[in-house]
Amino acid sequence: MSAPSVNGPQSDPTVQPVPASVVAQVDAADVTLSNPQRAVVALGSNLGNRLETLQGAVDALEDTPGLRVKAVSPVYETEPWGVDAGSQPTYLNAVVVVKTTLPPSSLLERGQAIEEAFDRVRLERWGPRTIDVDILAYADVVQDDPLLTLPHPRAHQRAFVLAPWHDVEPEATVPGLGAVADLLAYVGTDGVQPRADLELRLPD
Ligand SMILES: Nc1ncnc2c1ncn2[C@@H]1O[C@H](COP(=O)(O)OP(=O)(O)OP(=O)(O)O)[C@@H](O)[C@H]1O
Ligand SMILES: Nc1nc2c(c(=O)[nH]1)N=C(CO)CN2
Repeated sequence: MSAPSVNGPQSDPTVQPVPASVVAQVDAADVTLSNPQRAVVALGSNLGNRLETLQGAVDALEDTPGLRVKAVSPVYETEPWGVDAGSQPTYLNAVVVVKTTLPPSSLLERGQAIEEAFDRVRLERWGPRTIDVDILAYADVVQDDPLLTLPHPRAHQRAFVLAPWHDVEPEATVPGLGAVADLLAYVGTDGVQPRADLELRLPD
């Protein structure tokens, strides 16, 4: 039997103190794990079989451990935003509400993995794409990190996300910016048409 440690485990010279920032991160992750958070995810596609790709992205989100898809919006056909009129095919856009135990950074990584799985290529800013997965909001988090800005820095200017978001959550607010309904009324719905003939399925 080994002799009991005189100074206790703290004195083991091979054990490094854990920085306070790491303790804070682990604590935050623990809180998230036992307390799923609501997040709102925007999907867009203007290349290939757009509807099939959007459905694939919804299914891939639902297949993510620690994530449940709670609501899927109607589908909209939308004029490309931020580029010259007629320079790209029109988009199909939709919004998905999820509950997740993933922290924001992991949700972003999952979205990017889904983009890669659907062969998204990045050639130019706001270029055409098979799929775009953007995080519009995560709980009430407001953060300025360029790797993940929350809420999405351009969500409040884009009818193609505000219209479907408003459909699934009429009372929603964009954290720090106001009601989705008010923002949508302000930007208007030019170039954003509901496609009642198309439907995304909420996974079983
Ligand atoms: N809320 C967010 N959702 C998704 N990506 C974000 C967010 N905030 C910052 N980013 C960062 O933006 C980078 C570029 O994203 P992406 O290529 O999807 O831009 P985009 O869709 O072309 O344009 P936009 O950001 O205007 O929608 C990503 O690598 C990601 O790190
Ligand atoms: N209509 C529409 N326009 C866009 C979209 C989009 O999803 N729909 N996504 C962009 C970059 O995220 C840039 N422009």
